[in-house]
Amino acid sequence: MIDSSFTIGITGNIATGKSVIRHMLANAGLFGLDADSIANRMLYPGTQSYQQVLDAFGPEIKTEQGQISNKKLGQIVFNDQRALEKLEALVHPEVIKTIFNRIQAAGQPVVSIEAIKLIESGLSNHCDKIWVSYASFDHQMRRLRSSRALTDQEAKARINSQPPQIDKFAHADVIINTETTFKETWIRTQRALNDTIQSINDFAPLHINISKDWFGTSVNTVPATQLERAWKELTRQSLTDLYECLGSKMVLALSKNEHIQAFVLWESWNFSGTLNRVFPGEFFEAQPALVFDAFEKHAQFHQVEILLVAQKILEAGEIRPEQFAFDLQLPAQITYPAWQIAAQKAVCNTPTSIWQKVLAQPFESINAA
Ligand SMILES: CC(C)(COP(=O)(O)OP(=O)(O)OC[C@H]1O[C@@H](n2cnc3c(N)ncnc32)[C@H](O)[C@@H]1O)[C@@H](O)C(=O)NCCC(=O)NCCS
Ligand SMILES: Nc1ncnc2c1ncn2[C@@H]1O[C@H](COP(=O)(O)OP(=O)(O)OP(=O)(O)O)[C@@H](O)[C@H]1O
Repeated sequence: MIDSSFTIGITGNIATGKSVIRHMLANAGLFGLDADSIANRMLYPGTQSYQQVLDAFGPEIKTEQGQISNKKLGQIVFNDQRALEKLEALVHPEVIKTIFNRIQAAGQPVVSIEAIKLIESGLSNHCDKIWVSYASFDHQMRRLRSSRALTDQEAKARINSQPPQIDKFAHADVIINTETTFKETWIRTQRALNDTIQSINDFAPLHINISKDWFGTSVNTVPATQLERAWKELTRQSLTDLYECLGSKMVLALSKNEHIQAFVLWESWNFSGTLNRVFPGEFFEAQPALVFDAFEKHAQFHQVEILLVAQKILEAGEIRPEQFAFDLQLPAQITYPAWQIAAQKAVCNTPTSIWQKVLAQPFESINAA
């Protein structure tokens, strides 16, 4: 237990599917944290670890703007086990403290934490269940080559720098093989979740009241056949897309009269929320207030600090986010690094303005102050 939350710890080696499983649990209504994102925030100027890491690794890991360069630091620590251990010793205590604080703030009966070093950092001692993702070396290599654009040599070095996957199995309550389809990974994740929550009395599916008639729910609250039918009708996309989305995006079903009428898809990254698609497009045109409200409430549940909407998402151009308290800004003007990176990704790194709405100040900098 962390605070009074039943905690599922997700771990596994690189590219074995941890993040996909965390997203799938989030789409089943669970609040979840990614230790990697939190660790990254610990390196931003102003935090306690920032100065300690600079003292330990020297000013040559700084960028011209005075930030710690992940790339430079990564080149050092991923090629030197002792250096990685030194970095972890500085960062992990702060990461664990933040995870505890965030879980306490969320106040949810069941939560998940994804961490590559769940066991080694001691976090697993606070988890009620440990889930381990698995994919073979060949799958890891293929995934790193395609989605991370690493060379064979780089991918091999990353994989081989981690302990064998079998070491993690010894700690696992659940092992999820992710080598087949996204649908199969979804089914395995839901099955393991159902087994896990059977004993938890106060677990209730996510239900967001938006207005008198409308509510948002997590997609696992409707039977699979009904969900698949609604997806095909409303999105005109394939079922493969549905299950891939469930592993990479937040998918909120908007319902009225017990029927799904729309899907709001957004990307959750490092406590930012970027609106991705609304299906059907005409629904967004007709009911922008409802969509923005649902997006904000769902994002708040996940402790999102900034909402982002790129102009290209606004379909026919009739939707005016300023009416819903969004401001237009250039990504470069956003000063908090994680928010700026998310905004840059949302506009595909073009120097275009983006709509933003700040919901909360970064938790880590508040705690560091
Ligand atoms: C070295 C850093 C700065 C590199 O940052 P960068 O943004 O380039 O990479 P990112 O954090 O996204 O990690 C890339 C991949 O490396 C692997 N990785 C990250 N941290 C570790 C680690 N401590 N041990 C082994 N592998 C790791 C993961 O598979 C991850 O997907 C960063 O990874 C870091 O600070 N790591 C140490 C903190 C840590 O232990 N994080 C994990 C928390 S459980
Ligand atoms: N059936 C599947 N289930 C899960 N992932 C799959 C599946 N098929 C393909 N993949 C791909 O495998 C990759 C798994 O990546 P993911 O980011 O979840 O791994 P990870 O363990 O979190 O890696 P890292 O340690 O680098 O953060 C993704 O690129 C995903 O698209």
